[in-house]
Amino acid sequence: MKKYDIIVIGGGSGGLTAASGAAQFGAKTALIEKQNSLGGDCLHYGCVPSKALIAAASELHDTHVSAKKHGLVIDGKPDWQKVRSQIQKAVDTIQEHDSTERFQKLGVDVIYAEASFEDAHRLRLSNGQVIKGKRIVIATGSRPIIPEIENVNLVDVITNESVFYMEKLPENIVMVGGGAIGLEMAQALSRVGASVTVVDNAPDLLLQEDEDISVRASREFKKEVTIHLKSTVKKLERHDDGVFAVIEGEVNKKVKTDALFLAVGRNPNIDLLKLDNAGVERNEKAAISVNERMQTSVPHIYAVGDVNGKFPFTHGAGEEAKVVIANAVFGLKMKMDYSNLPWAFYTQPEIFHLGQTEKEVIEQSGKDYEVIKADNPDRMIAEQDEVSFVKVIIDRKGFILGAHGIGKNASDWMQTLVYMKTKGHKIKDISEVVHPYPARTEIVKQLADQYWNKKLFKSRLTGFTKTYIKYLR
Ligand SMILES: Cc1cc2nc3c(=O)[nH]c(=O)nc-3n(C[C@H](O)[C@H](O)[C@H](O)COP(=O)(O)OP(=O)(O)OC[C@H]3O[C@@H](n4cnc5c(N)ncnc54)[C@H](O)[C@@H]3O)c2cc1C
Ligand SMILES: NC(=O)c1ccc[n+]([C@@H]2O[C@H](COP(=O)([O-])OP(=O)(O)OC[C@H]3O[C@@H](n4cnc5c(N)ncnc54)[C@H](O)[C@@H]3O)[C@@H](O)[C@H]2O)c1
Repeated sequence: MKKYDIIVIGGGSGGLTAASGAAQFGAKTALIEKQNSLGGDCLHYGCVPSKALIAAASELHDTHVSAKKHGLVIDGKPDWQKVRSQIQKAVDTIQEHDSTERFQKLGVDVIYAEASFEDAHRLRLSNGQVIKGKRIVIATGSRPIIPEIENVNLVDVITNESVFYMEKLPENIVMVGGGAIGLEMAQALSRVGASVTVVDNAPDLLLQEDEDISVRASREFKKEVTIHLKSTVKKLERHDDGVFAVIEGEVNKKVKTDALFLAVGRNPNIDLLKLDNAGVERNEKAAISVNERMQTSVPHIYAVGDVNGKFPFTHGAGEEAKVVIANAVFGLKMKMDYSNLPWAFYTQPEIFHLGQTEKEVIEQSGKDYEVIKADNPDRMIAEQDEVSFVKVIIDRKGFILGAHGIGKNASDWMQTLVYMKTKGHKIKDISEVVHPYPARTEIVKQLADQYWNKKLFKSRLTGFTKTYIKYLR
């Protein structure tokens, strides 16, 4: 039986970081992946193909909008096969970075097989092998939840696993779920030529965002996509003129559809692992329970990424894997800190989120905080962008508690605030940094200037300077 210092199950965002880090620090490492290539959801069914589709969709949308503005009429629909090849090209290029050979060169034993626990140290692989690990990292990701919908098979059922590889773009799509996947994909698919209706059972979109952002975002999305809230799709019905999705809830109607896109959340991939053989516990959401050191209920078994359900983003999985390397390879007691991890949704406008929302601040710290908001700096005005907006919530001393932004490329220009929060800077510090006029990041500086000016002109210093100027000869 082969023995390893570390065995990593799952070759996606979390597993690749854990395996490459462990091997480079000298641990004898095996990486087990059940598909026939590395990269996981992010590369094959998530971040990469979705951003490639969004890029194609945005180019098409912007072309249409500017042509119309200048009196040019563009007719016809985009060629889905061409859009698809742009997506495939992006995946193939990044796949080279995640190649088997690259990880082998780093010293990782890459094994393509499905893994399950024989006991707390031994794994049985679908190729018949049994291997033993001193430490084991579970990084098996998640998959889409499939809700019960009567007669669902009357149309094509799409999830994030099939959408990027569809032969044909359906004419009418009903999207069940208007969360991160639902909104990014609904807008992109409608921009490449489908007619999309989003149905979500929540009272509002983007409930996890600060209200100032979600209100603005909802307003923008509703301009492009039909959205029905507090409702769900109960069943499909075949009529003479096609198949209809029966929507029930606050909205009760039937919408003609050729495909149902299911995006109602994720289930952790634990079913194949036989966790009970190792004694690894799950929480009420069926995700693997972990402590701050990313240890499961069995201390030498760790879990990172979507499978623990804590922060289901690629960079979250990567950060958790770094904590595991420190603890499992070096025997440290490092804790995972989520407070400086941002996320962004790549809709147009983009949505950016860091730290607490104003509602969360009130719930946790009462009224002892300040809000600064900024919109409409010169660059946005020049580009007729009326949406871009930033809101920062600070404590009494000026330290950032939360930062929320919306606008074109917000994921880029809001990043300054992540640096500041992570490094413990006060909001005024950015006033001292020169930004080239009129860069988009100026909106962040404008916000800091606003705060600083208010502090300055309210202070006793202003009284002194007034007196000084009065007597100045
Ligand atoms: C449409 C979409 C868009 C997204 N966009 C973004 C984005 O823009 N930015 C962002 O940060 N996040 C994004 N995400 C989220 C991101 O993809 C995930 O958070 C990330 O992939 C999680 O990484 P992971 O390592 O936990 O799991 P994965 O990357 O899914 O890797 C898990 C791997 O484990 C393998 N596996 C499972 N079970 C076994 C087993 N028993 N034996 C062996 N191997 C097994 C799987 O085959 C898979 O390769 C997106 C997700 C989706 C669905
Ligand atoms: N840009 C990014 O980083 C990005 C993009 C896409 C996905 N992701 C990740 O993927 C995860 C999963 O995304 P998701 O969109 O599947 O989940 P989600 O939790 O973001 O959204 C699910 C939505 O479905 C709705 N819903 C649930 N059950 C329903 C039902 N029966 N009928 C109608 N609506 C229902 C919910 O109200 C919610 O709005 C996200 O949490 C995020 O971490 C990230």
